[in-house]
Order: sequence, then structure tokens, then C-alpha cells
Amino acid sequence: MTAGAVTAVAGARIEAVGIGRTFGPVHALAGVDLTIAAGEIVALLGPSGSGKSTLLRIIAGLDQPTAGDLRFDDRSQVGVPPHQRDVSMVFQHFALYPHLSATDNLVLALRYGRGMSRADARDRAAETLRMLGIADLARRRPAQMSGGQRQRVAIGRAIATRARVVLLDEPMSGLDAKLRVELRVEIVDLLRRLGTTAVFVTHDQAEAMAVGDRVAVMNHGAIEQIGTPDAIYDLPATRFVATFVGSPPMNVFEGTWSDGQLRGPGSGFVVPAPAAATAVGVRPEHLRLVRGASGPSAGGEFSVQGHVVVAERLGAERTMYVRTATGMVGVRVDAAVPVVPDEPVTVTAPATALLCFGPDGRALTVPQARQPS
Ligand SMILES: Nc1ncnc2c1ncn2[C@@H]1O[C@H](COP(=O)(O)OP(=O)(O)OP(=O)(O)O)[C@@H](O)[C@H]1O
Repeated sequence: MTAGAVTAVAGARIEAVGIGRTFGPVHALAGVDLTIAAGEIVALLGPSGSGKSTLLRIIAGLDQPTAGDLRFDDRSQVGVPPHQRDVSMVFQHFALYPHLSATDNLVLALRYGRGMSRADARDRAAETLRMLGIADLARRRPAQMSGGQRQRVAIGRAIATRARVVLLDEPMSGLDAKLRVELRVEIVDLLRRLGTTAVFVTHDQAEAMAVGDRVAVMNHGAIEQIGTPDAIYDLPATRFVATFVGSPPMNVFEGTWSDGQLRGPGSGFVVPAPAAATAVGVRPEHLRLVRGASGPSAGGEFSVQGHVVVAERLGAERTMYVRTATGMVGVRVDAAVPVVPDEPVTVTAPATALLCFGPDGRALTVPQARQPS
């Protein structure tokens, strides 16, 4: 994409206050509070059915909340139709007009959505296609483009209008992995340069972490946690967030608490834990693999024994899966570590890498090593 000066916009500040949406007995949204700063990019991340699209549609004005308020720059948008909200949307399916060229798809949106003159609309369309590196597609119709090219045009149409809010609903889910990565870098760069406020829905945690200034993790119609990608990864507020974000996910081990310690089943781990802890979590990269069975752990270190099952190669590293009495454990190791199926191993982690969870799934402690500075 060609960098260069573009006409910037003042993105709107979005505020959702106690937004609820029921469909008969279904609570699609259960009191969502969310403030998005002007010009910020927020990724809505969550499993299928968690309410992401419903929230996005309410922000767009395509659906109305059954409770709460939605404000743009302190003005309530409840009851305001989509075309009066200054939002533009990119959907998973391109929704381009098939009989129009790339240029004309943009020109139409600018003339009828923005009331621009034909000449101004053509200038803006050309500028936008240039920004997206697809000026050579100007005369082609959607059927003459690849999926990635069509989605670039659809994104171009959304940003060409310079709406103060851009909403993207799984905009890349039909594209292959390499193209998704390429395109998301371009989208973020473009949104930043324009200064527009953006909400990006995805169920792909890597994508959410890559595009969002902040990530809002949704579950059962509520936001479980909102924070920077670093905060979401390093300081997850709940067990759900801890295991939804990260690949492979955080390992979580159930235990029984007594006298300041959490004990795994059988002769499993014993680690210091706050009262009422029911489980302890540790990320695969904080675990260490020691060959053979070792004695009891010292100094509050986490330690379980097991046997190597399989390993998955991931670039310079691999994930070794080890079967233990407390379940399967994923350990991130250097790719140079040889894989010997069935080999007895001990998996350990320092106490500072452990995160304990209570019976309601909330994180109980923030390990010293991971306190924000
Ligand atoms: N028009 C509707 N009528 C009835 N139920 C609905 C409607 N729209 C959404 N729901 C329900 O609301 C809940 C949230 O749906 P929503 O589409 O917002 O989830 P999502 O997180 O976007 O999921 P996905 O990733 O699968 O798109 C689901 O239980 C869904 O079945």
C-alpha cells in the first residue's frame, strides 16, 4: 500500500451503557458497558453466540437495544436510523454491486451516502483505491477479482466515506491465512492514518490481539474483560479469558485447597494459593520440561510428572504435549529439544508464573512477575 497524506476524520467516541438485547427468552446481550475513545480500534472477541454481532449491529443502528443507551460523542443514538449515524460497515460477505466496477461501487456510496458531486466522488474513489494498492482494479467488476481484491474494494468503500465510525464484522473470514495477515496489517494502518473509530468483530484471538488497541472478550452476552492485548494475555481476569486467548491455551489444573496450598489429585502438584482457590493456570511458555521423573518440588514450584504424547512444530519452537495425572499439558519448548514419544518427563514452573482461579472462575492472584510496572 502506498503511504501518504490522507484526509483525516475526527472519530466519534462511543459509549455503551448497560446495553441489553433479548430475543424472546434469549439474552443476547446482558448489560454491556463499553467506552471506546475517539480514534481507537477495539476488537470484539468471543466464541460463537457470545453477542459480538448483536452489539455491532446495535452500534450500526441495524438493531435496537431492549435496555440501556448507546451514545456517540455524548449524543444518544437509540432510535437514530443507520444512515443518520455516520457509520460504515464491512461485512464478511463483500456485498459489492456485481454489475459495477470497483470505482463505481465507491462512487455510488459517496454520491448517495455522502451527497458528493460525481467529480469529487471519482477523485475520492481513485484516492482510496490507490491507498489500498488496488488502483489497477478500478475498472474491474467483482466477478473479475479474487476474494482478497473484492474484500479490499469493500473496505475501500467503507473508508472512502470518511465515516466517523467504521464497523467490521469478521471482514476476513472468507480469506486464506496469509492474505488475512496481510490485509489486517493494511486495515489497521489505514484506520490509524484516517483517525476513525473502529470496532472489529472476530472469533480469532490472534486477529483480535493484532488489530485491537484494546480487546473486549465477550462471553454469554457480556464483556468478561477489556484491555490492551498485553493486559488480556498477561493478566487475564477470568479463567475463560485465560484459556480463550493464547495458542496453545493456558494450562489449567484443578486442585483442592487447604492451609494455604492447592494440591493436585494423587501425588500431583502442591503450590501456594490464596484461600478458596480451585484451580491453577500456567501458560505453555512458562513451563519447563525436565527429562525423567524428579522428586517432590521445592519452594512452591509447580511440578507434575507425565509422559510425552506428541509435539507440534511452530516456527522456532514446538509445543510438547505431556499426559499427566491432572490431564494433558502443553509445554512450549525450543525446536531443538528432541521428541521421544512415551518418554517420562517432569513439567515444572516457578511460583511467579502461576495464576490461581476461584470457584466462580475469577483470577485470584496476580503473580509478582506479571504485575504491570
Ligand atoms: N434475530 C435473532 N433472533 C433470535 N436470536 C438471535 C437473533 N440474533 C442473535 N440471536 C441470538 O443471540 C445470541 C448472540 O448472537 P450473536 O450473533 O450476536 O453472536 P456472535 O458472538 O456474533 O456469534 P457468531 O460468532 O456465531 O456470529 C445467540 O444466542 C443468537 O442465537
